[in-house]
Amino acid sequence: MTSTCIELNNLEFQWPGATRPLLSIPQFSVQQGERVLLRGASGSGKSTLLSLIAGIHAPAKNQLHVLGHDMGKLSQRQRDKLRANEIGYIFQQFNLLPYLSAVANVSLAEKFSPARRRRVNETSRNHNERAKELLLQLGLNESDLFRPAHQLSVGQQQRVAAARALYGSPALIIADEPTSALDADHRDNFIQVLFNACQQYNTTLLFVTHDGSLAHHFQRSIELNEINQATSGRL
Ligand SMILES: Nc1ncnc2c1ncn2[C@@H]1O[C@H](COP(=O)(O)OP(=O)(O)OP(=O)(O)O)[C@@H](O)[C@H]1O
Repeated sequence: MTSTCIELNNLEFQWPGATRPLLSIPQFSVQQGERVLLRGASGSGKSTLLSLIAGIHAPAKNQLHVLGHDMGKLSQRQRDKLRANEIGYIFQQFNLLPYLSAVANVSLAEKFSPARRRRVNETSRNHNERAKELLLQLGLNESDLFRPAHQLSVGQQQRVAAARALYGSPALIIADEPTSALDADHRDNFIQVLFNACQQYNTTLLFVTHDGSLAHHFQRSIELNEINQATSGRL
C-alpha cells in the first residue's frame, strides 16, 4: 500500500517585505518511497519550498502536509522534532564537522533524535556498527571510516553527508543540490548509491537541482515553474 509523503494544496508563500508571492502551487504530491527530481532556475524558489517541507519555515494551515502532519498547525518546536526524527537533509556544502571522523559525523544524527536512536537500536548491535555499515554501503573505503572529515575528498565527504541523512531510517530525504561539487562520473555514481539505499528502506527522496541532465535517473522530474503559478506568468 502506498501512502502520501508530501502533499501541497493551494500552497501560497510570500517572504516578509516581498511585493508578491514567491510560491503559489495548486497541487503537488509525492508518494512514500518515490524518488523525485525538482528542477528550477536560480532564484525560482527551490530552497524556499524545501525549507517549508522541512519545517524550517511555516506555511498557512491546510496547505502542506508532510507525513500526515499539517505543517501549518505544528509549532516551531513540533516541526523541529518532526525534522530531526523523520527528515534527512543533504546540504550542498555537506555541513560536516571537520575534526570528527566519518563514523562520528554519521552517528551524530541520533544526538538530536530519540526516534532515530531507537530505530538504530532495533536493527544494529551498536551505533558505530550502523554508521560503518551505511558508509561502506555508500562506497567509503574501510580505511577512511575513522579519518577526520576534513581529510576526505569532496566525493567522500558527500557520501558521509548522505550516510548521515540516512542514519536512523528517516522517512524522507531532502537533497539540495548535493552533486554540484562532483564531476560527472562521481555524480552518477553518487546518485546510484543514494537510490539503492533509499530503495532498501522505502525512503522518499526529493532531490533538488538546476541541472536538467540528471532527470533520466529519476522516476519523476518536475520543473518548479510548471507547478508554481507565481512564476509561470499565470498570476
Ligand atoms: N530568508 C529570506 N528572506 C527573504 N527573501 C528570501 C529569503 N530566502 C530566499 N528569499 C528570496 O526568495 C527568492 C527565491 O530564493 P530561493 O533561495 O528559494 O531560490 P532557489 O531556487 O533555491 O535559488 P538557487 O538555485 O540560486 O539556490 C529569491 O528572490 C530570494 O531572494
